[in-house]
Amino acid sequence: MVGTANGSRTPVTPRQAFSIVNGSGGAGGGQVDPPGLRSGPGSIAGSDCGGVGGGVGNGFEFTKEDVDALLNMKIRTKDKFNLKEKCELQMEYIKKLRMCVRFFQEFEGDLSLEHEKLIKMFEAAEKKCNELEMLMNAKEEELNSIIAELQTNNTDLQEKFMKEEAEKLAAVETLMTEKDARLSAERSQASLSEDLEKALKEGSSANQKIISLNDMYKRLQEYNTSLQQYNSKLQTELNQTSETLSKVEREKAALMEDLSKLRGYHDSQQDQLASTKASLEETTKLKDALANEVGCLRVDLHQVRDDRDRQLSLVQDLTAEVAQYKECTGKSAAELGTLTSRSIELEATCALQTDTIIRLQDQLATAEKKLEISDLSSVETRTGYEEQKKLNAELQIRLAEAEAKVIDGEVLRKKLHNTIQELKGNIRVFCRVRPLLSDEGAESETKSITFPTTTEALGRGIEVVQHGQPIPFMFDKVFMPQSSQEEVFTEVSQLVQSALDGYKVCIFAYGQTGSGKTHTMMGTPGSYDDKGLIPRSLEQIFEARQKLKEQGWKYEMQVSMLEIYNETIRDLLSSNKSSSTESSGNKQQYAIKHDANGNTHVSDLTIVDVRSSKEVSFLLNRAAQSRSVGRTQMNEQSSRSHFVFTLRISGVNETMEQQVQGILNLIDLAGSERLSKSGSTGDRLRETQAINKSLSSLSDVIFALAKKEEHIPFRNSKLTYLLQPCLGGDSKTLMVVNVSPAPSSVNESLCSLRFAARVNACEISIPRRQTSMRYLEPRLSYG
Ligand SMILES: Nc1ncnc2c1ncn2[C@@H]1O[C@H](COP(=O)(O)OP(=O)(O)OP(=O)(O)O)[C@@H](O)[C@H]1O
Repeated sequence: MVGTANGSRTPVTPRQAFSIVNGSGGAGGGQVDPPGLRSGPGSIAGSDCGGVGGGVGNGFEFTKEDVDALLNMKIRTKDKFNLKEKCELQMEYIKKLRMCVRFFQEFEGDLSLEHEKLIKMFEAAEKKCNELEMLMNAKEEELNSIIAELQTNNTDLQEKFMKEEAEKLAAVETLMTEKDARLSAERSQASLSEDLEKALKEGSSANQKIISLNDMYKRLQEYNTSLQQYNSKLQTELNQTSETLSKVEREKAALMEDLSKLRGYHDSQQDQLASTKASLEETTKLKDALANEVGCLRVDLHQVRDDRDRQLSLVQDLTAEVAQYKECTGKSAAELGTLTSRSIELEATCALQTDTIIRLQDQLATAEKKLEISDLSSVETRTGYEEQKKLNAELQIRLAEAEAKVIDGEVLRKKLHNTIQELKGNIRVFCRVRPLLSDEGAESETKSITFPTTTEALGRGIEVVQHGQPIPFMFDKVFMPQSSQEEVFTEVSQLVQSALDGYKVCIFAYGQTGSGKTHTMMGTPGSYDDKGLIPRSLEQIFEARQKLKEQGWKYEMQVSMLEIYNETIRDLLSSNKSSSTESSGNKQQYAIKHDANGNTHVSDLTIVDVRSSKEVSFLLNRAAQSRSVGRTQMNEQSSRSHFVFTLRISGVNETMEQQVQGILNLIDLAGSERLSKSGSTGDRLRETQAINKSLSSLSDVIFALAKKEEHIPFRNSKLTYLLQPCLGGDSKTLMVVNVSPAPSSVNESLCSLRFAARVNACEISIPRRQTSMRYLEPRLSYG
């Protein structure tokens, strides 16, 4: 059955149309009942596309199934032979087919309309689509860039993510470990809780302890404050002691003055004492002579007295005899006469003797008076002598005290000197300006070197005047042109002395050619006052050795002398005249080696045992004759090599069971000079170049030390390698920078002083004394 359209123009697509036609229920037998055909619902009519249903005027709609059913439909009649019925049915069928065809024709028209519409719509849509595509492209590009950005963001984020992941993993691990830790912490917390309980218990006991400790702390604080007070007291005492020390220093100076005065007084007193002793001796002699005389007189007197007594007894006898004769009157007158004359004789003798006695008594009295006077003068002289003796003893005591104080002061000074040297820890630098030489006299109108007179710079400052501008320098000591050799030596004598105490000492003279290095180190040969540091040092050492002998020290000394000429070592004490590394052709000869103790050895170098300064002087003269000396424009007698004098000192004190090993290196460096100024050519030029090379190596070493560089180029020259222990080691080193006052040498003087200033700022290690308990190596090291 075909349903009718309700007239509404509901748009329907063929599909829709087909779908709404249900093939439900077949037509009953014997009827033209196109299976599935039914009237379309009103819903198929009308659409945005123009409405297919609208175009189908018959009001029927056919779906595919309807068409199929219509086409497959078989016309059956109840009566096969009822043609009319059959014809009717076929007519109806045809009608339906026609309806169907019409429907599809209308539908097709609708469809083509719709197709056009759709084409238009499609074109519009395509246009829109193109626009949209362009937009989309733009959007795509935008999106691509966003995507790229996002991708980078993504990679960043991925990286971050990875990182985060790694962190997360790490955090997870940490978490796990923390968990473990937490677990263990919980476990430990549990045990800690137990411990806590215990600790609480202990705490209470500890609290008690704390209380007691607090008490103790308070007491300790009190003790501490008392200690602090004591400390501040000690500090003030220390300050006082320092003041006392400086006072003692001042007193020492005063004492030294007193001592010298006392020495003078003592000498005069000694003279007086000697004269008093002489006069006392004379008086004693006179007294003895007088006593002898008195003794003789006494003997004479005694004799005379005896004679007188004898004569008196004789007189008495004779008087008695005379009385007997007078009684006996019978005796002859002659006998009487003789008796009388005898008696007169005897009386005369007696009177004579009485006179003699009186005279003798007078003489005795005067002699006794003389003796008394002489006794008195003798007593006076004796008391004078005693007083003198007493005064002398007092003076001796005072002298001994003063000397002890001086010795103490000396010990203290030595100690302070060493302490200062150790604290300073650097190479000390003295500067010496030589006087203008006679041939430089014309240049003296303009002064190129001046000496500041401010308190701070007095004796330590020097100024080089260049283009009218003074350039100041400060050193440990500055010697002016008029300074004597003795003054220079006085300043270095302590340093020399410390070689005997077991230190390594190195003194070297540096300066331009003709600035006075050799004069400073060696002095003028044959002149006593102009002796240089080397002979003076040796004299002092041998004198001190003699004094130290009294304290039980026995010293052995060994000397070696070498020169470094054109980077070649020459043994100046060798009997072989051509002894040098170069001439011998033996590379092993005069090889410099340092051992683990910082001692230097030069192989095959002649080492001579010496016992007196005279022996050393002899060796020095021998060495001087072997030295390489030449004439340059700057100096008549210029040292063309570095001269190294070494004295090895080995001391043993049996009683103190001590031994010391000191080294004294005294070095006269070759002159630094500019090639242009030296006027060198040929061999001299080669010498000058070698000298300059080794001196520049020396400055390289010093600068490297000053900068505290890791590598110090000691091996760059023989000189620096030889001096390694003095420059970088633990020796006491002094550099004397010699300067010429000639205005033509201003530039050289500036160079030397600048170098010296750098040296002065260069810190080396603290000097170390080489002492030990016995016994020594038989041969000592070089330095
Ligand atoms: N302090 C001084 N007093 C007097 N004369 C001096 C003084 N210093 C140096 N002279 C004299 O100056 C001259 C040069 O001195 P000296 O030979 O010592 O110099 P130098 O620096 O050793 O030279 P070179 O490096 O060429 O060997 C000598 O004639 C010396 O006598």
